Amino acid sequence: MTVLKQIVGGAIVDSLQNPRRLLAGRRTAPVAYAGMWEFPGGKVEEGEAHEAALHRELHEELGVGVRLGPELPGPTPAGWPLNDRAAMRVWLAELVRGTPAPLQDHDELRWVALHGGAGELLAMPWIPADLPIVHALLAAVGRKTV
Ligand SMILES: Nc1nc2c([nH]c(=O)n2[C@H]2C[C@H](O)[C@@H](COP(=O)(O)OP(=O)(O)OP(=O)(O)O)O2)c(=O)[nH]1
Repeated sequence: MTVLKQIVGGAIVDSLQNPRRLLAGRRTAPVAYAGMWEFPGGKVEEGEAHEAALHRELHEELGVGVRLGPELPGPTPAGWPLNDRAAMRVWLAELVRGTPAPLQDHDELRWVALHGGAGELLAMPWIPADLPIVHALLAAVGRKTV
Protein backbone atom coordinates (compact mmCIF):
# COMPACT_ATOMS: atom_id res chain seq x y z
CA MET A 1 0.00 0.00 0.00
CA THR A 2 1.30 3.45 -0.85
CA VAL A 3 0.97 5.85 2.03
CA LEU A 4 0.26 9.42 1.03
CA LYS A 5 3.10 11.75 2.00
CA GLN A 6 1.77 14.61 4.07
CA ILE A 7 3.31 17.97 3.26
CA VAL A 8 2.59 21.22 5.09
CA GLY A 9 3.10 24.69 3.62
CA GLY A 10 2.94 28.26 4.83
CA ALA A 11 1.17 31.02 2.94
CA ILE A 12 3.19 33.67 4.75
CA VAL A 13 1.59 37.08 4.34
CA ASP A 14 2.75 40.48 5.55
CA SER A 15 -0.25 40.71 7.89
CA LEU A 16 -2.95 38.20 8.77
CA GLN A 17 -5.23 41.13 9.54
CA ASN A 18 -4.73 42.85 6.21
CA PRO A 19 -2.81 40.58 3.81
CA ARG A 20 -1.30 42.52 0.95
CA ARG A 21 1.80 40.48 0.09
CA LEU A 22 2.77 36.80 0.02
CA LEU A 23 6.23 35.39 0.63
CA ALA A 24 7.05 32.88 -2.11
CA GLY A 25 10.15 30.68 -2.25
CA ARG A 26 11.99 29.50 -5.33
CA ARG A 27 13.03 25.86 -5.03
CA THR A 28 16.52 24.60 -5.77
CA ALA A 29 15.73 20.86 -5.90
CA PRO A 30 14.81 18.33 -7.15
CA VAL A 31 15.67 19.12 -10.77
CA ALA A 32 12.00 18.77 -11.79
CA TYR A 33 11.03 21.63 -9.45
CA ALA A 34 14.21 23.73 -9.46
CA GLY A 35 13.44 27.34 -10.36
CA MET A 36 9.76 26.97 -9.53
CA TRP A 37 7.99 28.92 -6.82
CA GLU A 38 6.25 27.33 -3.87
CA PHE A 39 4.88 27.75 -0.39
CA PRO A 40 7.78 27.16 2.02
CA GLY A 41 7.26 24.02 4.07
CA GLY A 42 7.98 20.32 3.86
CA LYS A 43 7.19 16.81 4.99
CA VAL A 44 5.53 15.99 8.27
CA GLU A 45 7.66 13.56 10.25
CA GLU A 46 6.24 10.44 11.81
CA GLY A 47 4.27 11.24 14.95
CA GLU A 48 4.58 14.99 14.41
CA ALA A 49 1.54 17.29 14.60
CA HIS A 50 0.97 19.06 11.28
CA GLU A 51 1.16 22.59 12.68
CA ALA A 52 4.32 21.69 14.61
CA ALA A 53 5.86 20.38 11.39
CA LEU A 54 5.11 23.65 9.67
CA HIS A 55 6.73 25.70 12.45
CA ARG A 56 9.80 23.42 12.29
CA GLU A 57 10.08 23.61 8.49
CA LEU A 58 9.72 27.40 8.37
CA HIS A 59 12.36 27.75 11.05
CA GLU A 60 14.76 25.40 9.24
CA GLU A 61 14.18 26.79 5.76
CA LEU A 62 13.74 30.51 6.41
CA GLY A 63 15.00 31.05 9.96
CA VAL A 64 11.72 32.55 11.11
CA GLY A 65 9.03 32.08 13.72
CA VAL A 66 5.45 32.52 12.61
CA ARG A 67 1.96 32.85 13.99
CA LEU A 68 -0.42 30.58 12.12
CA GLY A 69 -3.74 31.94 10.90
CA PRO A 70 -6.56 29.95 9.37
CA GLU A 71 -5.96 26.94 7.18
CA LEU A 72 -6.58 27.40 3.48
CA PRO A 73 -8.76 24.33 3.19
CA GLY A 74 -8.10 22.00 0.30
CA PRO A 75 -10.49 19.57 -1.37
CA THR A 76 -9.38 16.52 0.68
CA PRO A 77 -8.73 15.90 4.37
CA ALA A 78 -5.00 15.82 3.55
CA GLY A 79 -5.37 19.23 1.91
CA TRP A 80 -4.33 19.96 -1.65
CA PRO A 81 -3.30 17.02 -3.85
CA LEU A 82 0.23 17.56 -5.22
CA ASN A 83 0.68 14.32 -7.14
CA ASP A 84 -0.37 10.68 -6.70
CA ARG A 85 1.87 10.32 -3.65
CA ALA A 86 1.58 13.59 -1.74
CA ALA A 87 -0.87 16.18 -0.50
CA MET A 88 -0.28 19.49 1.27
CA ARG A 89 -2.14 21.30 4.02
CA VAL A 90 -1.59 25.06 3.85
CA TRP A 91 -1.97 27.66 6.59
CA LEU A 92 -1.89 31.41 6.37
CA ALA A 93 0.86 32.74 8.58
CA GLU A 94 2.59 35.95 9.60
CA LEU A 95 6.10 36.53 10.87
CA VAL A 96 6.68 36.98 14.58
CA ARG A 97 10.45 36.34 14.74
CA GLY A 98 13.36 36.78 12.37
CA THR A 99 13.86 37.98 8.84
CA PRO A 100 13.25 35.33 6.18
CA ALA A 101 16.40 34.13 4.46
CA PRO A 102 16.84 31.32 1.91
CA LEU A 103 18.73 29.06 4.34
CA GLN A 104 17.63 25.74 2.87
CA ASP A 105 15.79 24.50 -0.25
CA HIS A 106 15.38 27.97 -1.86
CA ASP A 107 17.66 30.30 -3.77
CA GLU A 108 15.32 33.27 -3.67
CA LEU A 109 12.48 34.54 -1.53
CA ARG A 110 10.12 37.19 -2.83
CA TRP A 111 7.30 39.24 -1.35
CA VAL A 112 4.64 39.41 -4.04
CA ALA A 113 1.53 41.60 -4.17
CA LEU A 114 -1.87 39.96 -3.62
CA HIS A 115 -3.74 42.99 -4.89
CA GLY A 116 -4.06 44.90 -8.15
CA GLY A 117 -4.90 41.79 -10.18
CA ALA A 118 -1.94 39.87 -8.71
CA GLY A 119 -0.24 39.91 -12.13
CA GLU A 120 3.27 39.25 -10.84
CA LEU A 121 2.09 36.45 -8.56
CA LEU A 122 0.19 34.67 -11.33
CA ALA A 123 2.99 35.11 -13.87
CA MET A 124 5.60 33.41 -11.68
CA PRO A 125 6.42 29.81 -12.57
CA TRP A 126 4.74 28.07 -9.63
CA ILE A 127 4.95 24.33 -9.13
CA PRO A 128 1.88 23.47 -11.25
CA ALA A 129 0.12 21.66 -8.41
CA ASP A 130 0.30 24.90 -6.39
CA LEU A 131 -1.71 27.00 -8.84
CA PRO A 132 -5.14 26.06 -7.43
CA ILE A 133 -3.78 26.95 -3.99
CA VAL A 134 -2.59 30.34 -5.21
CA HIS A 135 -6.05 31.01 -6.65
CA ALA A 136 -7.73 29.89 -3.43
CA LEU A 137 -5.45 32.21 -1.49
CA LEU A 138 -6.37 35.15 -3.72
CA ALA A 139 -10.04 34.34 -3.27
CA ALA A 140 -9.57 34.03 0.50
CA VAL A 141 -7.93 37.43 0.79
CA GLY A 142 -10.71 38.89 -1.29
CA ARG A 143 -8.77 39.83 -4.37
CA LYS A 144 -9.86 39.24 -7.90
CA THR A 145 -7.79 36.67 -9.79
CA VAL A 146 -9.13 37.45 -13.26
N1 LIG B 1 7.19 22.64 0.53
C1 LIG B 1 6.43 22.52 -0.57
N2 LIG B 1 6.49 21.37 -1.28
C2 LIG B 1 5.72 21.30 -2.38
C3 LIG B 1 4.90 22.37 -2.80
N3 LIG B 1 4.26 22.00 -3.94
C4 LIG B 1 4.66 20.74 -4.24
O1 LIG B 1 4.28 20.05 -5.18
N4 LIG B 1 5.57 20.31 -3.28
C5 LIG B 1 6.21 19.01 -3.28
C6 LIG B 1 7.70 19.09 -3.55
C7 LIG B 1 8.25 17.91 -2.78
O2 LIG B 1 8.09 16.76 -3.59
C8 LIG B 1 7.31 17.80 -1.60
C9 LIG B 1 7.80 18.52 -0.39
O3 LIG B 1 9.00 18.01 -0.01
P1 LIG B 1 10.17 18.91 0.57
O4 LIG B 1 11.41 18.53 -0.14
O5 LIG B 1 9.81 20.36 0.58
O6 LIG B 1 10.15 18.39 2.05
P2 LIG B 1 11.33 18.43 3.12
O7 LIG B 1 11.86 19.84 3.22
O8 LIG B 1 10.79 17.79 4.34
O9 LIG B 1 12.37 17.57 2.35
P3 LIG B 1 13.48 16.52 2.74
O10 LIG B 1 14.64 17.35 3.11
O11 LIG B 1 12.92 15.65 3.84
O12 LIG B 1 13.63 15.79 1.44
O13 LIG B 1 6.07 18.41 -2.00
C10 LIG B 1 4.87 23.57 -2.05
O14 LIG B 1 4.19 24.56 -2.36
N5 LIG B 1 5.66 23.60 -0.95
